[in-house]
Amino acid sequence: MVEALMSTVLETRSLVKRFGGLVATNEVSLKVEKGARHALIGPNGAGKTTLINLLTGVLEPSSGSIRLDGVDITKLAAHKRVRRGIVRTFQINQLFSELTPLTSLALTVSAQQGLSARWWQPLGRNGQVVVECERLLRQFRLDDVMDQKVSQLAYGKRRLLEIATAIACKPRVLLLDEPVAGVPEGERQEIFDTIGALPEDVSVLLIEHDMDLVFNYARTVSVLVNGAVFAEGDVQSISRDPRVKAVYLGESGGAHG
Ligand SMILES: Nc1ncnc2c1ncn2[C@@H]1O[C@H](COP(=O)(O)OP(=O)(O)OP(=O)(O)O)[C@@H](O)[C@H]1O
Repeated sequence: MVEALMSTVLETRSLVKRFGGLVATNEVSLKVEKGARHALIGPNGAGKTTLINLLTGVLEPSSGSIRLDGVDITKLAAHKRVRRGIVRTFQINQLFSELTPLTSLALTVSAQQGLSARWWQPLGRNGQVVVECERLLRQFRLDDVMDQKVSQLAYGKRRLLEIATAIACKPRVLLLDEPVAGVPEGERQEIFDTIGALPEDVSVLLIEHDMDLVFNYARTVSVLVNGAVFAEGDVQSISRDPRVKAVYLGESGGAHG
């Protein structure tokens, strides 16, 4: 029992979020285990984004609680949650379009290493920052475009930079928000591969409509419908569950947004 408790990194208990009369999150109790590859799926409007906003502290729940390593963080400010290790992928519109992947990552890595006050110093000045940036650029296949402006990067590369930026924050729990949404077919494999190679000790909660990615990557799947957890289990049982097929997967394999 104690062991089971200790292996849970992030947990919600009876989490509720109401927008006026609408219950967007309905008594959600979810456990993200250490090293999880956990997918959150559900039809459009099921409440996935709302749940992520509750986990990251962008929204305050109407009731219920959120725990990180057993500590109640329900009232903790968003930036403090990032410092404690809950990081979501940065959205493309949060990347600086005039910067390059190298400078974007250097800023994040400098901040992470407590050097943001010296951001104006030449990038090469701090060896640790350089080494970490090189590692991230390689890991996320951005080394060949590291000097191009973000605004000129292929869409898939920008998505890789979002994930690299999140990893630069050294997350314990990474919330991956639709990493392949809008990415052209030919650029998807690179993202699948890099996500597949994320460090095992980072617990991942993946919100995704792309069932290829969900069923190839996730080990655990939670299905949200109308704000509530409708089904939960390992990837095999969820992919075969006739109720899940009926509400979400459908005959053609997806009610994708
Ligand atoms: N700020 C808000 N004010 C009022 N209603 C909201 C707000 N945010 C979300 N909702 C409503 O809450 C419900 C859940 O929305 P949410 O965006 O969380 O779903 P989702 O599963 O992320 O959908 P999608 O897959 O389309 O992104 C929807 O009915 C939505 O209209």
